Amino acid sequence: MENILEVKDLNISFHTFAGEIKAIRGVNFELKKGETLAIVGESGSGKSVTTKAIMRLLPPGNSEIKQGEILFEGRDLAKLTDKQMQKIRGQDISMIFQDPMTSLNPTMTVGKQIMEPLIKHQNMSKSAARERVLQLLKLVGIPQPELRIKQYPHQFSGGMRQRVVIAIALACNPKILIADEPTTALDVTIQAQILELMKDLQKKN
Ligand SMILES: Nc1ncnc2c1ncn2[C@@H]1O[C@H](COP(=O)(O)OP(=O)(O)OP(=O)(O)O)[C@@H](O)[C@H]1O
Repeated sequence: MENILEVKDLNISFHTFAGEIKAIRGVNFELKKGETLAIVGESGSGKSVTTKAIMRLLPPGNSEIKQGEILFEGRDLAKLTDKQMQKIRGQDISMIFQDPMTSLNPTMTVGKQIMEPLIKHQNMSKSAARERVLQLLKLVGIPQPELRIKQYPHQFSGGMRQRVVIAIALACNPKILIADEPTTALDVTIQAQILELMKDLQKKN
């Protein structure tokens, strides 16, 4: 199977008042199409920094990729311009973070938030995007999508909110979905449901 992502000898530093922090030193891994890859390590070992580097979401002011390559379908993401990267983010590679409360915009309806990437990246009309949103809400197991689409994040439970975050991440059919501890903010039974959902979605998509 072909590699969709290859990280080669990645080295990342942060420049702080206390000097240079070498957060990542010589990270190597590859991901094949259809594969699930788990990155495991103790707190502070650099898991989040690695995944943020792939998405180019590290703080621009004080972080630096010192060495290495992040090859997505053979292209080095570390070398793309911000504009080129914006096209890849959300469309080819998307990411889910720990806390669904801070990932969602509290002032916007859930429907509008899932619609946004569809209108922005895929030039969908409003009505086509609405259809796709209903489909996505069903896919991630949210009942009564016609009602839910008009509601705000605070009207959802924690687990339901993370399902919405997953729906947004999947909206444009990304080739890679990065999840950085997607269940940490949820209680144990809901954690199991979300992991089960992700396994199921991976098989289907
Ligand atoms: N913006 C930053 N400025 C300076 N140092 C940073 C910054 N972000 C992360 N670091 C440092 O980089 C190292 C790796 O952090 P990272 O968040 O990737 O760890 P992690 O493996 O994801 O840990 P956890 O499991 O606790 O989330 C840590 O030493 C951290 O202090």
